[in-house]
Amino acid sequence: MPPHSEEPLPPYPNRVHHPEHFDFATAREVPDSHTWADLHDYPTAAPSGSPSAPNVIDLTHPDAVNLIARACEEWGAFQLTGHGVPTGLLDHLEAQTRRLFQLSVEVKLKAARMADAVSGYGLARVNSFFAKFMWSEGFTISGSPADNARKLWPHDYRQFCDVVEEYTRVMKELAGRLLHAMLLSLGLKEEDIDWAGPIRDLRDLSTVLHLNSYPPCPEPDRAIGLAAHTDSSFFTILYQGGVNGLQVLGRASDDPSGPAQWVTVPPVPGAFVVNVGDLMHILSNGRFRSVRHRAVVNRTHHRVSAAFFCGPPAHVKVSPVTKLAGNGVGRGLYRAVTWAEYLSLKGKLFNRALESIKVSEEDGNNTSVVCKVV
Ligand SMILES: C=C1C[C@]23C[C@@]1(O)CC[C@H]2[C@@]12CCC[C@@](C)(C(=O)O1)[C@H]2[C@@H]3C(=O)O
Ligand SMILES: O=C(O)CCC(=O)C(=O)O
Ligand SMILES: [Fe+2]
Repeated sequence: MPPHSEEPLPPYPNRVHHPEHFDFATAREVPDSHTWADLHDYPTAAPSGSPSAPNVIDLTHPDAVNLIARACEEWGAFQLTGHGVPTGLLDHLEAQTRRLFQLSVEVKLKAARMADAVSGYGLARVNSFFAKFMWSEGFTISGSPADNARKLWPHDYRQFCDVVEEYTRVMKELAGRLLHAMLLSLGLKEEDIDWAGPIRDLRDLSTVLHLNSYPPCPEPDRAIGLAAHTDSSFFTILYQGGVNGLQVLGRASDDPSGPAQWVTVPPVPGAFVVNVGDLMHILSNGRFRSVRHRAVVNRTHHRVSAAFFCGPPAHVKVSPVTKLAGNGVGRGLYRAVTWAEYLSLKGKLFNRALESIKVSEEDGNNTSVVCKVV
């Protein structure tokens, strides 16, 4: 199946929207339906305190490959500059994202994500695993944005589509470069990278764009924008605009066996945050960690973000790279999966999905050069 066709990936179970009567704009307090009791599972590091946040890495830096390796091992995340994506395009995407979420709920629900679909408006899929609602809304775009955009703006959907299409084109290019850099940073050589053909096929990554909206919240300590999770992708390239909210679970660099803490990733103008996802965790045999992260809300600012999920082409199975399995661990720790298979598991098991594909020592050789075509 071509990587860009509509809905190549399976959906999670869907809870499409908040209770009918709930309206973020008029809420003066956080209702019980949105109150989270367990937000302090780990301490939250003071923004200026230890541990410091994931590094900012310039992709054009001569040592970028090594810097990426260290960041993916230590944090499973880094901030990226020198990526070449024009600031104007980021501004346009942010403006279109705000325009979308400012529509009334009635209009947005015209493009509601259907139970069997990936694309459309609704709650973050992870919501189906929790009893409480998150303080956010989302809009997912897999393939062409036109059908859903037409439902939102019947006479003026082109401006949204033009921006999203240009953003997707530019980000796919960047995703290919990033994947190449990550494979090199894992110590693989060009000739090890047998990616269903020559390395230029890396541009065929499957991608999904997911827009998040976190309205201002009257009691930010009682609500969560997006609950703690790891992404399923190889990696996610997140644009978080200028408003604080993203936190990653990390440990101080000078005390790697110390306690885990929620660490704020402060917005850096023009930078992306790159999060290692579960499929890269599998590919690297656990050397690059898929990072647990969450989004918190604030009292005054409407925060939006755009997460660009990058995974393998639909027909490719990801398994630990032989060369890396031999290195330290001694064997491949995970069985091979396609992105679609993995998303189905995540939709059933959520945070236990990665654990569920762990193989025991007796299970034999489950490694491949990089990825297998099935
Ligand atoms: C490709 C995808 C990754 C994602 C599920 C999805 O089909 C589209 C939305 C993605 C997202 C965004 C918010 C967090 C997340 C866990 C979720 O609930 O929906 C991720 C999913 C993921 O990475 O598994
Ligand atoms: O908005 C954010 O900072 C995080 C978004 C995110 O984690 C996601 O969309 O998967
Ligand atoms: Fe995420």
